Amino acid sequence: MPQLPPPQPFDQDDIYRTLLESTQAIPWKIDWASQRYVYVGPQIEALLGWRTDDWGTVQDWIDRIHPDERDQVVRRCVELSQAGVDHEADYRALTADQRYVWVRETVHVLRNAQGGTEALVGFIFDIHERKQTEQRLLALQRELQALSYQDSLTRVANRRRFDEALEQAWAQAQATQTPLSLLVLDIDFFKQLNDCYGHQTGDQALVQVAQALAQVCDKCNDLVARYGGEEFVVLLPKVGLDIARQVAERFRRLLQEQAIPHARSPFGQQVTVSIGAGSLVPQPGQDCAGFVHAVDQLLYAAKNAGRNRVVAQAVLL
Ligand SMILES: Nc1nc2c(ncn2[C@@H]2O[C@H](COP(=O)(O)OP(=O)(O)OP(=O)(O)O)[C@@H](O)[C@H]2O)c(=O)[nH]1
Repeated sequence: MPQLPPPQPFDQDDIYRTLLESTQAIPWKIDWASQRYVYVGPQIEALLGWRTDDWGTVQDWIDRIHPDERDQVVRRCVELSQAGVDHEADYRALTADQRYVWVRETVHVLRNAQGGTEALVGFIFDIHERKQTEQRLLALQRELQALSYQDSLTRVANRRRFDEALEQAWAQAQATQTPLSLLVLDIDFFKQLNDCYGHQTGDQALVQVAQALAQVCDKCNDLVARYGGEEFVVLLPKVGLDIARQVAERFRRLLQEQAIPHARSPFGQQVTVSIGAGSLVPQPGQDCAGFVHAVDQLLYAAKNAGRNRVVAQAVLL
């Protein structure tokens, strides 16, 4: 039977070093008193391009953190290290060829016999792909949220966005006892416009009306929304009846200037709107659904009075 070779004496340090330097995580050690790197795993070169001897002092680490997160990361790491608390930090690290790569550092604090911080040891992980995926997902999420609040045809806010904005504005106006105004408007004889020119031209007219409305209501607090079909609403927080009426009339004039063709309209063969404009200071116990209903009634009053006009009134609930 062949003899097995006698077991070789092994150096434990060698084993640990081999293990440490063959992992994806990049180990390092900093002496706290001198603030110098006493060890950096050679894998650092593959990740960041810097050689191990490019890591002299803690300042090298600081200088290679992206300026956007540098102060915050350094302050937090120093505080926690001083307090002897293990921690981790994500940041973009500068590469030798001047790019930035997302990394995660996990830091373990080694203490001396007196309990003071003696050294820091830790690992650097490459989290670049994961971070980029996270950021893409976040951007996508924001985009989806914006889309879920937008009317897909006219690009103004949709009914859902309006309902939320109304709730907020209502609560604010109720709490501060400030006025709130609402315009509800509807294109006149829109059915005939569709019948005469076709649905696509009808759609185009809706887009033009929405754009004109957005142009008139350009204050940051105003909200233009498509309420449904050919009906739009404009929410005007902190606006009283006089201003609401002026906004409505300004919009009617702008639409007149734009002269969107409507051969079957008796009003100069162009698109016109009827507008209900209501205003109130919400009182305790009143609710916003009643307000919308009341302003909708003003719109119908404008329709019944002959169309192409504004009916503005203080709303009593
Ligand atoms: N092109 C187009 N038409 C729409 C859209 N939504 C609703 N409509 C049309 O809008 C028309 C609304 O007609 P009505 O409610 O009778 O109102 P109107 O013809 O404007 O009459 P008045 O409001 O009384 O002046 C209907 O023919 C709907 O088909 C849309 O997104 N695109």
